[in-house]
Amino acid sequence: MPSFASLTALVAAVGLVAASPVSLEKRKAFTVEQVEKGKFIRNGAASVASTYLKYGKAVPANIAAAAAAQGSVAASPSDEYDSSYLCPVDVGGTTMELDFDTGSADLWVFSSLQPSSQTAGHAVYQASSSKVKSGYTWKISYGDGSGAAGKVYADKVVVGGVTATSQAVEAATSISTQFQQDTNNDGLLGLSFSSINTVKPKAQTTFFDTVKSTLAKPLFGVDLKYHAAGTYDFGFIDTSKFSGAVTYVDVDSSQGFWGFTASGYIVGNGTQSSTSIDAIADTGTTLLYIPLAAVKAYYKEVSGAKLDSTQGGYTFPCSATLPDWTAIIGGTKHTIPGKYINYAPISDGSSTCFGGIQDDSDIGQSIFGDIFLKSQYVVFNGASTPKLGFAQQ
Ligand SMILES: O=C(c1ccc(-c2ccco2)nc1O)N(Cc1ccccn1)C1CC1
Repeated sequence: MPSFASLTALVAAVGLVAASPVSLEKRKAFTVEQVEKGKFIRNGAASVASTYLKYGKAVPANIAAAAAAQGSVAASPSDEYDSSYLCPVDVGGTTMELDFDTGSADLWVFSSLQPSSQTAGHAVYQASSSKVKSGYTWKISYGDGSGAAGKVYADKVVVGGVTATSQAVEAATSISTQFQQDTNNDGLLGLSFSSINTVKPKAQTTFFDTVKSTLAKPLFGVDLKYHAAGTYDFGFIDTSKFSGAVTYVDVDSSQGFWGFTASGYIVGNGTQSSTSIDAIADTGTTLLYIPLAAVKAYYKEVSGAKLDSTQGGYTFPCSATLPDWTAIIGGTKHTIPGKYINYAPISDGSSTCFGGIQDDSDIGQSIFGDIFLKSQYVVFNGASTPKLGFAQQ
């Protein structure tokens, strides 16, 4: 039987309300609620909700709502070709249309720090000195040669009702011409791993990593669509958005990306090619970039297709019939309908179209961008061992 002193110390140690010694003496036993290591409750509402449940009581709606956050936001094509998808985000009280990018880790926005010539037609984040993270800067360059740089603020960011009360908001002071010309896009919201966030002197967390612990489940579901608005679901999987099972595969996050391996592919109704394709799932990349051998095998089945160095990739007559393309992931088939692989005319009004499947040789890795992702419901599971899940839409 522990001594009175040790019991008192134990009570103090676990932070229970210290009963007066007499009452402690009277209480023959008391409960110290234990939670599994690493599963401690991270928010008050969740704690209160668990107590209601513990005593078999219904959890009031307001408490349940606050306990485990979840929410959805629309992802709308930026143009008629699905070049990118934009989502409305409340950044410090201003609604901004952001490109959610699982291939990068910075949340950066057009801002009042830029010359007004660069921000015409855009929503602009009002950078206020009271919110600045003094001495912090950021600078990012993307694979297509675009880039941006600026200063860092801490502000409230709300996505589909899920709130990050103090999110690193990277306000642009300068942006590349590609971003200046894209008048639909007010910035990027990175959803890769925070390890590649570019803020100095101290890397910041992505929106997802900032809110993860408050979410019902540490994941987000991505439902991009062909020539239509889809959604990003935070904290839950919306099973109404896909048919069949979700196939999960391991993630290699060593480069900061959602890396995975496909074990092969099928062109149309042909035979399966069993070859490992190391790729990343990147919502911020428009096209599907795969090894040259697989690209050649695909366009061999498309009449009039050719590698056009002037255009920088494979093109074909816009009237061509395109075969489906199937990736084997986790032993199951995940198919892009052929029509999704016609990206866009090479120029407005042209009858020559640019292929949605292109060569990854200059990139150094395969990239499963929107051309593939829009055929699936994709689960980005950020648990301690991350996973990627794919389900045919
Ligand atoms: O655009 C990027 C990209 C994204 C983030 C970063 C970065 C640097 C530092 C932190 O993040 N660097 C990139 O380059 N792609 C797609 C890509 C790469 C090359 C050619 C075409 N597309 C990254 C996901 C692979």
